[in-house]
Order: sequence, then structure tokens, then C-alpha cells
Amino acid sequence: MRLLVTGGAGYIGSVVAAQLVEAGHEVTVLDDLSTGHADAVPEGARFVEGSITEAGDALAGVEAVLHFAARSLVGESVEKPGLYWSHNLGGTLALLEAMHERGVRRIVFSSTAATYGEPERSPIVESDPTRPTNPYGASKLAVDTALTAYAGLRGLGAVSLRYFNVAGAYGRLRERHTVETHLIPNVLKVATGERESVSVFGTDYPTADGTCVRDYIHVSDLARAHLLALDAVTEGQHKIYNLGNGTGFSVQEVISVCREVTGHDIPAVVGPRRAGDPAVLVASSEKIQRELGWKAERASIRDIVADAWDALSGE
Ligand SMILES: NC(=O)c1ccc[n+]([C@@H]2O[C@H](COP(=O)([O-])OP(=O)(O)OC[C@H]3O[C@@H](n4cnc5c(N)ncnc54)[C@H](O)[C@@H]3O)[C@@H](O)[C@H]2O)c1
Ligand SMILES: O=c1ccn([C@@H]2O[C@H](COP(=O)(O)OP(=O)(O)O[C@H]3O[C@H](CO)[C@H](O)[C@H](O)[C@H]3O)[C@@H](O)[C@H]2O)c(=O)[nH]1
Repeated sequence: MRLLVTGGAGYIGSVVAAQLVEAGHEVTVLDDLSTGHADAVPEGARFVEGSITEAGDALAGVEAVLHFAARSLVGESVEKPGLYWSHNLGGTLALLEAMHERGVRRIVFSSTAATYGEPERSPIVESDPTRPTNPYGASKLAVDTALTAYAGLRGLGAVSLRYFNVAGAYGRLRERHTVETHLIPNVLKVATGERESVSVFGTDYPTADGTCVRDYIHVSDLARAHLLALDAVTEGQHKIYNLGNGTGFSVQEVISVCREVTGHDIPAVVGPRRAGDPAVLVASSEKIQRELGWKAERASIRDIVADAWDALSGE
């Protein structure tokens, strides 16, 4: 298929773009490089530098869009909510209008566990309440709502994938955020000497060791789900799937695995809680397994950390 990948110079979008090229698709990447890197765009993909608000020309001849471009820092979204509403919701609405004008009727969208907010139960299923606790999650939920409306009103075919904690690397493609907030890359940067220690944000949560529990999914397994989602897009329907491994690991457990993998003692400094962090976020991915046949191949936390470490330390 002829595909447009927005945000394809970013961490997850570049891995999906690479897998799409490998599968024989004709890929155009549209990215404004606000947080991405031009050298992450895979060989074999066409690169257009620009914003999703001006997607017109990049959509020529395109059959489906995979939409990753977004602002995605929870803390920044609390400080600058307008930026998140305008980029994530406003930008996506502009993209949807441009798609409509060009007759592009299929989209796969990067949604997030942050749409659920503080969960009532674990693991989280797709029918659970969505009560986001920050503008980032709220803006992503608003896009999900818009996709449902466009499917009903205009016959758009949409699949939203609600990622939990994405980690690991795909060959050389790894997390390279200038402002890095995610746990695993920050812990590994201690092992490379880029940071002196890692902060543990709170040890008084109602979990076994007092630190937050998250569901880490390998970026390669996550990317593969997008290829399945693309095949599952049905015009007039909006389908939503969680994507995680169904197993939670605490911050302390992740740091221990990073110590084992790197052989570095990785000093950890206990600090206060980070605002807005739920204690436990674990996905039920039973729906995508049942309906699309998705199955994780690199589910172990050790493999996830080892691949991230190989990519980082190999540079
Ligand atoms: N990393 C995670 O754990 C995680 C979890 C849940 C959801 N997500 C979602 O997955 C998607 C990708 O996340 P990521 O971690 O790869 O982030 P990233 O910052 O590495 O990638 C985002 C890319 O989008 C580009 N971009 C941003 N705004 C743009 C715009 N207006 N026009 C064109 N390009 C633009 C950036 O330059 C960047 O290359 C995001 O939508 C994010 O909200 C990520
Ligand atoms: O230096 C750090 C970084 C993180 N943490 C902790 O590690 C856990 C994981 O934090 P991340 O920042 O790696 O990931 P989040 O769970 O905050 O965020 C992820 O899940 C969110 C859903 O709530 C969004 O989807 C978001 O895009 C996605 O990255 C959290 O308990 C956090 O407090 C630390 O202790 N120290």
C-alpha cells in the first residue's frame, strides 16, 4: 500500500516505518522534526519535512495514514495545555480534513494508556472508564472521540492503539528524546556515564515495593501490531485496542534488570512522587490478541532492556 507515516522520524514512528518498508509498502514520512531526527527515517521511505497541519501534498496517492505525530510529555502538557490541545487535537483535525479532501479513508492512530487516567481495576480493558488526569491524555482521548464521530459521519475507517509503556529498540532505532522523561532510557544513561544517578519518583505507593508498576512493551512488538491494525481498518468503524504485555514491573524491578543487563551498579536516589503518576498501569491486550491475532515475541523485560542497551551502548 501507499502509506503516510506522520511522526516517522520519532522513536515509535521510525520503527513502524522501517517495518512497513520491510513488508514492501511504499512509505512517505511527514515530520516537522520538533522532537524527531531525520536520520531515523528508514532507507527506502520518502521524507517530507513539514507539519501535520499542512499534510495536503504528502497525502497525494496515499491509501492510509499511520498517525504518530504528537506532543507527548505529560509534565509539559500540564504547564502548556494550549500547546497540547492545538498540536494533538487541532493538528489531527487538520489532518483528518486534508484526508477527507483527498479521499483518504483509513487511519491508524497512536492513542495512550493516559486516556484511562487512574484505573479502577487492573488489568485495564478497553471498555473501562476514560478519565484522563492531564491535558496530554485528554487531548488523545479527544482525538479518539473525533475518530469515532468521523467513522459514523463520514465512513472513515480508524484503529486506535492505546500503548502502555513502550521501550526497547529496533536495531539502531532507539529512544532519542532531547527531553527524556522515560524510565528505561534514563536508567541506562547512568550506565553510559551520561547521568550520575537515576531518581526514583516515590516509594510510598500501594505496591509490593512502594514504587510504581508499569506494563513495558517492546517497540518491535508494538510496531508489528500496527501492520495488523492496518489490515483490520474497516471503513465506517473505529476500533480501539490496548497494547501491553499484561505484566507489571515496579520502578525498582526495572532498575535491577538494568543493573543485571549493563553490569553497572546504577545508583538510584529516592525522590518525591511525580505529579499525576497512577500507582499501577497494566494492560489487558486480550482484545487485540483475539481479534487481530497479535502476540508479543519479546515480552520479557530483560529482552526489552537488553535491546535498548545494545542500541545505546553500540553507538
Ligand atoms: N513512547 C511511549 O511510551 C508512548 C506511549 C503512549 C503513546 N505514545 C504516542 O506514540 C506517538 C509516538 O511517540 P514517540 O515516543 O515516538 O514520540 P517522538 O517524540 O519520538 O515522536 C513524535 C514525532 O512526531 C513529530 N511531530 C510532532 N509534532 C508534529 C507535527 N505537528 N507535525 C509533524 N510532525 C510532528 C516529532 O518531530 C517526532 O518525530 C505519540 O503520538 C505518543 O503520544 C507514546
Ligand atoms: O527518571 C525516572 C523516570 C520515571 N520514573 C517512574 O517510572 C515509571 C514510568 O515512567 P515513564 O515516564 O517511563 O512512563 P509513564 O508511565 O509516565 O508514561 C507512559 O504512560 C503514560 C500513560 O500514563 C503515557 O502513555 C506516556 O506516553 C507513556 O510514556 C513512573 O512511575 C515514573 O514515576 C522514575 O521513577 N524515574
